[in-house]
Amino acid sequence: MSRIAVIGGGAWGTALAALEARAGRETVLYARDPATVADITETRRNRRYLPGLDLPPALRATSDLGAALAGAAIVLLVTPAQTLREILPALAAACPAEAPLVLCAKGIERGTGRFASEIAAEHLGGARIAVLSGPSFAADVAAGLPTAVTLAAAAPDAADRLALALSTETFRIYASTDILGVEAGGALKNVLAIAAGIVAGRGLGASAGAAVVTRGLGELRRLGEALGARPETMTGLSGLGDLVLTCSGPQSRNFAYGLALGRGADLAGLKLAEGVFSAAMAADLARRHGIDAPLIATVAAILADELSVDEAARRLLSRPLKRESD
Ligand SMILES: NC(=O)C1=CN([C@@H]2O[C@H](COP(=O)(O)OP(=O)(O)OC[C@H]3O[C@@H](n4cnc5c(N)ncnc54)[C@H](O)[C@@H]3O)[C@@H](O)[C@H]2O)C=CC1
Ligand SMILES: O=C(CO)COP(=O)(O)O
Repeated sequence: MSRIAVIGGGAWGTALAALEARAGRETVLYARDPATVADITETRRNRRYLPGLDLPPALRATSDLGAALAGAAIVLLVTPAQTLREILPALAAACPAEAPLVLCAKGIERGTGRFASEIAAEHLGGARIAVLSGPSFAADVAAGLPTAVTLAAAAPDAADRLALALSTETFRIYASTDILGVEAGGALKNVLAIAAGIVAGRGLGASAGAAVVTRGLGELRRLGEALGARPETMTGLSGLGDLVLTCSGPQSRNFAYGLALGRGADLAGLKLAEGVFSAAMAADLARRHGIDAPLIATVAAILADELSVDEAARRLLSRPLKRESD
């Protein structure tokens, strides 16, 4: 039987590991924190990162990276985007030579503006790299609720094989070869979800929320395509699909972050919101590619404390009128 190694014991890693173990696939979850491993092993729960959800008895957890990777046929890397450069050297050294690496983080590296596949390619051959993204809250997936996502790899056969190997009765994976498109959608929607949360938190109304999603899709599409993404990817599950989900309410941590910002509430103690780390890089990529992305630029400016929420709204509304297609 082929073993799946899931690297990262947070909400998403635990949900994916639980899903695969429940589908009868031998699965081992690596969590850096021994307390998380002890919790999973002793209580069949991950109370810190995925509270309230029972994990299958067959799921094994370890804080030994080498042991998790030994004999793995497929490796899922599920730590946050900003940790990839730190974890990849050790992972590449211990990863079985033929095992594909499926990147599951949604973000852009601070400082370099790189996506996960670009960082991973510095350590592993590009042929082994795949990305998984799309509308999928960890709690939904762990609870066995129906979910559809996209998995991209450079070779169509590799993408098809991985989609088949990881899909379950409730988790439906569509194969793609547009790695950068899938990554761009996942990273940019997080920034736009912060904008949607700000709108809700400031009480600007459901109409403004719909405008953010729609004009945000335009930014996601224009910037994604400028980076090399295919148009259909940007309007697929990992683009439009995940934008809609993440802008839909406070179950999204990025939306919840924006909500707190819009309310002027305390931001300390909020859960991981990848868009906070990606916003400045997304704005920078847009500038460098000559793409008009006012929402992304505004989120970046608010997060950098360069602009208040009220001033941001005033400036967005007072821009010169334009054609909808521009
Ligand atoms: N939670 C969700 O619903 C979904 C999350 N994602 C993406 O998955 C990625 C991970 O998110 P979550 O698991 O939700 O975050 P989380 O905050 O729940 O967990 C992050 C985990 O990474 C671990 N970690 C951090 N640095 C590490 C390092 N250097 N080495 C090993 N482990 C390290 C932490 O200990 C923690 O277990 C993010 O990029 C997120 O955008 C994608 C789809 C759904
Ligand atoms: O990526 C996600 C759903 O597809 C999770 O979004 P948040 O990180 O905003 O909770």
